[in-house]
Amino acid sequence: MTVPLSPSQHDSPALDDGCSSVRVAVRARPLVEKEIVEKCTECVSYSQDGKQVVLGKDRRFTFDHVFGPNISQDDVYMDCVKPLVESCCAGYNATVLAYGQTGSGKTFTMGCGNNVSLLEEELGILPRAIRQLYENVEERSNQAEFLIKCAYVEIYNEEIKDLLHPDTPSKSISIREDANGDIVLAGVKEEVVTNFESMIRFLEHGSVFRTTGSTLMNQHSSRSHAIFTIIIEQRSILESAGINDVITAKFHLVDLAGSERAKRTGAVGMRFKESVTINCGLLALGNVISALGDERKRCQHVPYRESKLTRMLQDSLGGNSRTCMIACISTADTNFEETLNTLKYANRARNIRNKPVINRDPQSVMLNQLRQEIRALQVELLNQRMRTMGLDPVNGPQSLEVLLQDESHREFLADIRARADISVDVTAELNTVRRKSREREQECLKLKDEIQALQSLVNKLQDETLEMRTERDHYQLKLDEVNSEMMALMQVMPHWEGGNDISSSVKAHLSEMIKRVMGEIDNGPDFGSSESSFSSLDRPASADGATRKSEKDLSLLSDTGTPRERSISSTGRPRSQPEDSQTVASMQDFLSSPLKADARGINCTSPGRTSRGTRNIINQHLRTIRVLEERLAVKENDVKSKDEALKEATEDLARDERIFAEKMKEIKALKKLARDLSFEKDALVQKTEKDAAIISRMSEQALAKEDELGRLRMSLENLESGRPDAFVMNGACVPGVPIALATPKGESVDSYVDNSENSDEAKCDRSETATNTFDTVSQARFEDSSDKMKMEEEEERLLSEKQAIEAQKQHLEEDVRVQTREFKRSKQKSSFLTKYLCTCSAPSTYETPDSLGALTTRSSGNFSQTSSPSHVQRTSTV
Ligand SMILES: Nc1ncnc2c1ncn2[C@@H]1O[C@H](COP(=O)(O)OP(=O)(O)OP(=O)(O)O)[C@@H](O)[C@H]1O
Repeated sequence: MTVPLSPSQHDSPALDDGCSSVRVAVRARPLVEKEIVEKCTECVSYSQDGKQVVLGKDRRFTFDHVFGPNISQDDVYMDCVKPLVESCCAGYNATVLAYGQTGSGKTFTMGCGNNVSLLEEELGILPRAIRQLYENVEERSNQAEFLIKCAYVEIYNEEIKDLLHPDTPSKSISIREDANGDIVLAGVKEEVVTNFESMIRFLEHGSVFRTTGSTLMNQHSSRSHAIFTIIIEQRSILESAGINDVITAKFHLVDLAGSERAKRTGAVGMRFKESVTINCGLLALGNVISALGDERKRCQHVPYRESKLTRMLQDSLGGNSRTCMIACISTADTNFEETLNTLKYANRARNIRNKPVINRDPQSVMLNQLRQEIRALQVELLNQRMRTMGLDPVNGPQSLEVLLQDESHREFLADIRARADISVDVTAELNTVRRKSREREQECLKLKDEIQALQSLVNKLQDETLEMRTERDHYQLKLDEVNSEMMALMQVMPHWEGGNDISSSVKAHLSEMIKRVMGEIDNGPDFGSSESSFSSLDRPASADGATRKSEKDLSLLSDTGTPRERSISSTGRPRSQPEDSQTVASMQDFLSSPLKADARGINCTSPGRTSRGTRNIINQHLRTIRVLEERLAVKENDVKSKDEALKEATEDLARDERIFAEKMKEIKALKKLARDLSFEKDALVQKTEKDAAIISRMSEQALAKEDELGRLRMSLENLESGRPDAFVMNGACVPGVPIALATPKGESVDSYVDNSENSDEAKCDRSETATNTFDTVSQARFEDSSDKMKMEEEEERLLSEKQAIEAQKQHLEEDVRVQTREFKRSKQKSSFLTKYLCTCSAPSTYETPDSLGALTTRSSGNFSQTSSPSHVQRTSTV
C-alpha cells in the first residue's frame, strides 16, 4: 500500500543504526502574578542559537530546543510536535511528554486543560496536533483510508482511570504486552473519531474528569499523569502500493504531574499522599531515563515495572517510538533548585536511544512480499514472452531491466509488448470468429434439413389440396346436373298435370338416373370416367353455396313459382345460360316436346293432374340432391383446412429460407473476417520477429561501439597524460603502447601480469622486460601525436557509425508506433464489424438453399488462403 514512506519525510534525527534519540526541549515560562508580587527575579538566560539555557551564572545546559518565556505556543508546536504528527501519519509511534516541577507550565504547554475559553494563540500542543492530524488525513484521502481512535487515561495514586469512560473501574484496566511486544492498555475503551471537533470534545470531556487540586504552588495543580492517545490506522487504496497494506501508529501525548516538595506546596493529608505517589512515579521515570541514558547501564535491566507510568511509557522511552520531552521550568529564582533538577533530569533523557519502526500489519507485509514475488514472476514471464517473440536482447541472459534502462529502448519495447498483446487479442478474436463461423455452418446444415422437410410437406399438401379440389368439383358437377334435371322436371310438370300418368319409359329414365347418381356417390367419384353424363359441365363451385341451394331446392317442391325463378345456381351465382340451356334442353328434348313425348309414350292429354309416382320420383331426386350437397360441404371443409395447412407450411418455408440466407451471408462475412485476421496475425508475427531481430542486432552493435568508444577514450586520456598504460583494440596492440604491458583481448593487465609472474620464463625475462619497457615508453612519447590523431579519427568514425545506428533505430521505433496505431484502429473496426454482424437483420437478398453446398465448399476452400485486403477494404466490402 500505503502511503509511500521514505525516511526523508521525517526530520527527527535518525541515527545510522536505525535508532532515533529522544529529543529534549526546554520551555521556560514567564513569572506568574504570584512570583511578581513576591518580587522574584529571573535566574534563567538563553543562548542566541536557541539551543542552550543558562541557570544562574554558569550552569549551562544544551538541548535540542530552548524556548524562552516569550516563545509562542505555535513555535513550540512547530518545532517539537509537528514532525511527530507527520511521523505518525507515516506509521511510526510517537510520544510527546511534558515534564517539570509543579506550576511550571506543563498543562499550559500540552493544552490538556480547558481549551474552549482560550484564544487561538493560547492553544496548546494537543488541539494543534489534532487539527494537523485531520489536515494530513484529508490530504492523503486519495491514497489511504484512515481509522482514527482515541483514548484518555490518567494515572492517579498508581491507579489507571479511563477518563473517557469514568465508570470503568480501575481494577479492570491493566497494562499488557501484545504479541508484537507493544504495550497496550487492556480494559480501556478507545473511541472512533472522525473529525477534529469530535476529538476536541473527547479531550475536553476527559479533562473534566482529570484529578486536579489546589496547592500553594499552583491553584489548578494536576494531581495525576494524563495520557491522551491517538491511534491512527490507515489502509492504502493505491494500486501501486498494494491494496491490503495496513499501517498503524500510536501517538501518546503525556502531561505528567509536577514534581513537588511537600514543604513548599503545603500538601497535607490527601494532597500529601498524592504528592508522594507523584514523586514516586517521577522517580521511577528518572531511573528508567538514567538506565537508558547511561551508556554503561544501557545493557542492564531497565526498571520499567517500577511504576505504572514507566510501564506505560515503555515504548516511548527506549522502544518503538519517536519521542520528544518538553521540560518545563520556572524562571523565578525561588524555583532555582527545582529548575536545576529538571534540567539535569532532561539532560539525561537526551541520551536515550529509541528504535522506531513503521508498524506495518504482518499480514499486509506478507501480502506485499507475495506481490513482489508475483511481480518478479511477471517480469520473468515477460522475458519469456520476449524470447518467444524472437527478442533476445543483447546476448542472451541479459535481463529485461537492463534493456529497459535506456529511455528509447523502453518506449520501443513497450510498443513491441503492446503489439504482442494485440497479437494475442487478434488470435483470440480469430478463434472467436472461426468458432462463430463453424456454429453458423452447423446451424445452416440443420436449417437446410428443416427446409427440405418443409418443402416435401408443402408438396404433399399441394397434392392433397389438388385432389380435394377435384373431388369437390366433381360433386359440384353432379349436384349441378341433378339440379338441372330437377328444373327440367319442374318445367314439364304442368304438362303432366291432368294426365293419367307418366309413361313407363320416363319413369324408367328417371329411376335409372337416380340409381346412377347414387351409385356413383356410394362408390366415390370416378375421376377416370370423365365421359359420364354429368361431366360435360366443368366449372368450380363453393361449398357454402351448396347447402343454401339444397335448402332452396327443397322449398321449391312446394313452391308454385315459375321455373325461371329457380335459375339461381347451387353456388348462389347466376348460372351461365349456355350450361343451363344445354342441360334443360336435353331434358326438354326428352320430356317436354309433345311429339317426342308422344313418341316416348307420355300421355299429355290430361293436364292438371299429377300422379303419385311422379311425385315420388321427384322426392327421391330431391333426396339425392341433399346427399350430394352434404358431401360437397364436407369436401369444401377438407379443401379449406388443407389450404390453411398449406399456407402455414409455405410461410414456414419462406421464413426458414430467409434465415438460411441470412446465416449464409453471415458465414461469408465471418470467413472473410477470419481470413483477414489470419493474414494480419501472420503479418504481425512476421513484423515482430523482424523487429526483434533488428533490435537484438542493434543492441549488440550499440554495445560493441560503446565499448570500443570507451576504450578509445581511455587510451586517449592515457596518451594525453603521458601514462604508458596498455590498451587493446580489436585484439591488437596499439602502436606506442609498451609491448610488455600489452595483454590479449579481454584480459586485464593485472591478471595478465599475475599469470605472467608465475611462469619461469617471465621470471628470467623480468629484468630485460623492464629495460624494454623504458625504451618503449620513450619511443611511445615520440609517436604520441600521430597516434592521437589516429585515435581521434577512429573515434569520429565510431561516433558517426553510432549516430547512424541510433537514427536507424529511431526510424524503426517510429515505424512500430505507426503500425501499432494502425492496427489498433483496424482492430476496433473489426470488433465493430463483428458486433454489426451479430445484430444484422433482414438482408435484402439471400442465397437460395441450393447454393449452400457450393458456397460452403467455396468458403472452406479459401479459409486457409491468405489474401491481403486492408481492414478498410474488408469493412467496406462487408
Ligand atoms: N508559557 C507560559 N506563558 C504564560 N503563562 C504560563 C506559561 N506557562 C504556564 N503559565 C501559567 O502558569 C500557571 C501554571 O501552569 P500549569 O498549570 O500549566 O502548570 P503545571 O506544570 O501543569 O502544574 P501542575 O504540575 O501543578 O499541574 C498557569 O496559570 C499558566 O497559565
